[in-house]
Amino acid sequence: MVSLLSLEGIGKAFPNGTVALRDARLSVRAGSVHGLVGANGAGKSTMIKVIAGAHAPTSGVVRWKGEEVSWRTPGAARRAGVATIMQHVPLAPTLTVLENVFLGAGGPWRLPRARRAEFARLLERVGYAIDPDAEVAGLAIGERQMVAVLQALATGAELVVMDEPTASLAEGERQVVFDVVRRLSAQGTAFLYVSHFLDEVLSLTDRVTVLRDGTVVEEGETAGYDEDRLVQAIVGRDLLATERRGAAPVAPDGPVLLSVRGLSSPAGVRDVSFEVRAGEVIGLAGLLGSGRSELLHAVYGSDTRARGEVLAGGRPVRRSPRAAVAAGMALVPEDRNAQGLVGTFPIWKNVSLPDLPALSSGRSLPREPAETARAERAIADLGIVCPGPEALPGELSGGNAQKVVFGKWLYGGARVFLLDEPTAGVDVGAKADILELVRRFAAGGGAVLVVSSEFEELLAVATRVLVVREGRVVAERAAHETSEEELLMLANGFGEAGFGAGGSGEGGAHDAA
Ligand SMILES: Nc1ncnc2c1ncn2[C@@H]1O[C@H](COP(=O)(O)OP(=O)(O)OP(=O)(O)O)[C@@H](O)[C@H]1O
Repeated sequence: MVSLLSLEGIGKAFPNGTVALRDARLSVRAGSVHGLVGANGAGKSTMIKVIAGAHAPTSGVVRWKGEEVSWRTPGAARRAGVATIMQHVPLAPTLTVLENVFLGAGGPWRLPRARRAEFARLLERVGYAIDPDAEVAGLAIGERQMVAVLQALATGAELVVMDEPTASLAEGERQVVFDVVRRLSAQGTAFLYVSHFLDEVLSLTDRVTVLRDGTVVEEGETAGYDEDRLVQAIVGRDLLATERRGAAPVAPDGPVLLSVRGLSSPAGVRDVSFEVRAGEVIGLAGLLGSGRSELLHAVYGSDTRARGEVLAGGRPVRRSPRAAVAAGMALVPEDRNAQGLVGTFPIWKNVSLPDLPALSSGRSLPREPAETARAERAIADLGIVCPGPEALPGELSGGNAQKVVFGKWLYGGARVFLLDEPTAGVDVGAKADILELVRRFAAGGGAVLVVSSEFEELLAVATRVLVVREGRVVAERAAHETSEEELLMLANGFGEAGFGAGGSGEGGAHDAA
């Protein structure tokens, strides 16, 4: 059977000497859903960029329907029938859904009436509804993802490449993406599906390719894999289920390190009160738009409009990030691309950025050896794949850049950690490492407040979970006494009264100070 797309002996070396792909192969059949998995830095994005015409391979052959091709631009790949949906969907925010979908499509769709008719046909094909005249800026992330899918289809794509399409989506939105992939593949569109969510890869794909250190280590029918085998292929060793999930820790009775009293903000936080003790990890469970990230920013003081009290170690903290840092708090934001790293600084400088005073002796300039040592520790602890502390963020894979941001805060003097989606975009091995570091940080006397869309992860790392809905804490559970299902129900607004009254044994919905 001729493959729709095949890569043979593909190599890719970057100017800095990094070899991202060596002798890599891939074969995607027409109408199939093909999974591509691998650890952070394994070469997935590089492979996608070669397919999309964004990177020229250093060696090897790309074939499209059996013919050798050399797409030198993304436009060339698109015209041939390959549409690539990258993680940070580059839609035009000020244009409408309709305008975005036909952006660059040309042909008969230049005429408004033909466009609307075609748009209706596309919606029917994917089984989805969206207002064509809505401005893209006002859409939720999941809806934008769908606009990108429609855009791909409007170009007549026979192969749609999706790079972590569900990374920032809530459960319901994920289902929409899965449904569309299933439906379109049944109609003959092929997909190359890249994800760190192995359950998605297992349930959605027909075949799977595993990349490790730039080489394909396995390729086969997905049906022949289970999660353990896939994890082993990805990380190259057995990663025990307990390592991945951890044992649910028990609530400690250390001193209160963080108190939040009556916190509200126009950003969507409403009268929230709770306390975090030394040794505790508190999970904030909520759906996208529930106000969970806004709550972290209100606690940290980066949302200056917030009202209410935040106390660190019993002392009130002024409402500013600077005051929060001085009080021993650190926030690792979700949007690490925008807020995380300085592109022109090497890793070592980025890692020590928040904490320069501690690393400098007296008034002299920061001492480089101490900084380099810290970066080397971060690289080792977090398994950051890079040439060394001198590497620039732009030379790292997405997941490894995330780990650098995490490392930035981990080795400072913070006692209270506010983490927003700490493992988004990182691979299974690194996820286990990061969760273990969070547990260790708490065991060492720190306090942690963590937001994650993956409730399983919250249960693995948290002592208690607060369920956030419409800006309020609507329920509280001891982690070992609840389940993903219950948290999902509570986050969706079901059973608040029924569960809240006596389910956890800790009583009531709030842990008011
Ligand atoms: N522009 C670049 N210059 C130098 N090295 C690069 C560049 N882009 C990527 N690399 C390196 O190539 C290797 C593969 O990176 P790639 O982004 O393909 O990994 P990935 O599998 O997509 O990882 P992730 O899961 O973290 O997104 C990494 O070692 C990375 O540091």
